[in-house]
Amino acid sequence: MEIWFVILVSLCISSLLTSIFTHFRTSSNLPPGPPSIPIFTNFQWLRRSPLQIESLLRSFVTKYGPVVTLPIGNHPVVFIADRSIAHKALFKHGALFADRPPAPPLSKVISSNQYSISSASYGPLWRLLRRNLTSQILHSSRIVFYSQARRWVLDILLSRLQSHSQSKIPVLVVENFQYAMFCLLVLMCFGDKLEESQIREVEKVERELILSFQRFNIFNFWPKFTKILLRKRWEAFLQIRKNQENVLNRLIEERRKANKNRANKAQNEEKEEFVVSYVDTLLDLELPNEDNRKLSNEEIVTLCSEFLNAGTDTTSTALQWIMANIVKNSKIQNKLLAEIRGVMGNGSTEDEVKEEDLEKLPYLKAVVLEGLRRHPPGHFVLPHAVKEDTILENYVIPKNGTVNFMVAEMGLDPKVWEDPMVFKPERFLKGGEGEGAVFDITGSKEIKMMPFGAGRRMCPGFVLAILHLEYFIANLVWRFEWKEVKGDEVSLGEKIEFTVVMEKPLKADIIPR
Ligand code: HEM
Repeated sequence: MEIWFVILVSLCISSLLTSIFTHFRTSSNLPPGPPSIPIFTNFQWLRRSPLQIESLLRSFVTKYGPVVTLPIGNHPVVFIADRSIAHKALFKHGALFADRPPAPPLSKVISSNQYSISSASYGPLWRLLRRNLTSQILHSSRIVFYSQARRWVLDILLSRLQSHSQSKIPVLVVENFQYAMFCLLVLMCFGDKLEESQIREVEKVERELILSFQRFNIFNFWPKFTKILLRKRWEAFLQIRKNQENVLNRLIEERRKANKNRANKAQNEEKEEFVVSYVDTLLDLELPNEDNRKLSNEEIVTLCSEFLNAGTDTTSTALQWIMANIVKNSKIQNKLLAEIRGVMGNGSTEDEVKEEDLEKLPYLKAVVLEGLRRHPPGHFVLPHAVKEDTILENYVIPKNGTVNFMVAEMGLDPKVWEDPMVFKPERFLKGGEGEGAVFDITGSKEIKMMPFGAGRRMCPGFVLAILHLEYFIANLVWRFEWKEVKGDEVSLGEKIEFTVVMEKPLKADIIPR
């Protein structure tokens, strides 16, 4: 008998026994869920997209209650649909629920074995990496340093839209939004204004990686077996990661060299204006728990890639959803424009709504929050895990499983939100159920919606993301009139990519004001 066949059969049997053993060991006190056949059902669930899982989960929640277990892949996944149970898990038992599961094979490769903020286990490494990002880049005193970059990217976006509007062809906006967000985050990450071709190159390798996940998902199930069986596909995945490393490594090395040259400049030589970039902070970072070693290039690639992906697709998706609602509802657009005019002055010929003006625009903030409530870019958070079996609502949350939260459902809860499906920014104004003074997006007192997650693992980029959304929306409405295309109206259907995007990408007629 061929040796490879013997290996394959042994791997199958051992994986089969592990799955059956895991199934029976953990099934007794788990939160309820639909009946399952070990292995077969696990595999079936793995093949479903998050949107399919979400739609089935809604019916399970009605049938089994707000905490449901599904056997997805090798482990049980517990889903929490209820806002107050989510609050209990993420705040009252915050430290217990702040862990991440061990990385499955795909994530292991792209996270350099969990050396990224989003994948690191809840512990000293996570704390170090997260503190570095929040204090060096995302702190409000640092965010202001990048206002020039925002202005630069706004000009790029506006001039692209301007040329579309001149051609009188309806503009397909998402491409432009994605590119604008990419420029901005690449600049914050690598520091210098790069050529369009370089930015495109980074965008290409990053998008290739995140969009390929569904295709390679199979390797998260019985990896020892699937990696042998689908060897070519596994190699294709490794090649995609290699392409990403090649492109990002080049930029990292250029920045390292530029920093050295800058440091070597004579004291009396005039120094050019310098803004710290994310990669600078990573090049300086030392790991105290690993003999103060520096991060390897591969780990820096991972962290830069996390920064780019976390901040671009999420924000450009939210931007598209919000603009879609603005295009669809001319009343909302007019109200927003009137508010901006009130701040800029009637008849103002100013070409930019400045960042310092944003805080005088409560309706703009309400539009952004309503967009994040009604169309959160992620309908779930990243998988959480508990370090030990933990009791929640009399159920066991198993340490060998993962926990997730139904973000989109929470934002549509009719107990909090009146007419939850309707896009109504007024609900975030005085007297509304999400009124600014009492509404807290961090959910620390009460979770009403959680587009950025909540608790210790909450998105550290939420202040930056809201700033980007407010700044770009204010300027897009200030500079252009947005109109639905006759015969090609806005449709709010969803589909899954890296985030939940518009099934039919937004098209609009835009007219310079
Ligand atoms: C509209 C834009 C954004 C949305 C909707 C969003 C949403 C989220 C969500 C839902 C999580 C997972 C929370 C959890 O697992 O409990 C997350 C995590 C994260 N986000 Fe964001 N995000 C956005 C923008 C950004 C930006 C601009 C950055 C940084 C530049 C960023 C960096 C991160 C990081 C590093 C994590 C991992 C946090 C951890 O595990 O400790 N995000 N984000």
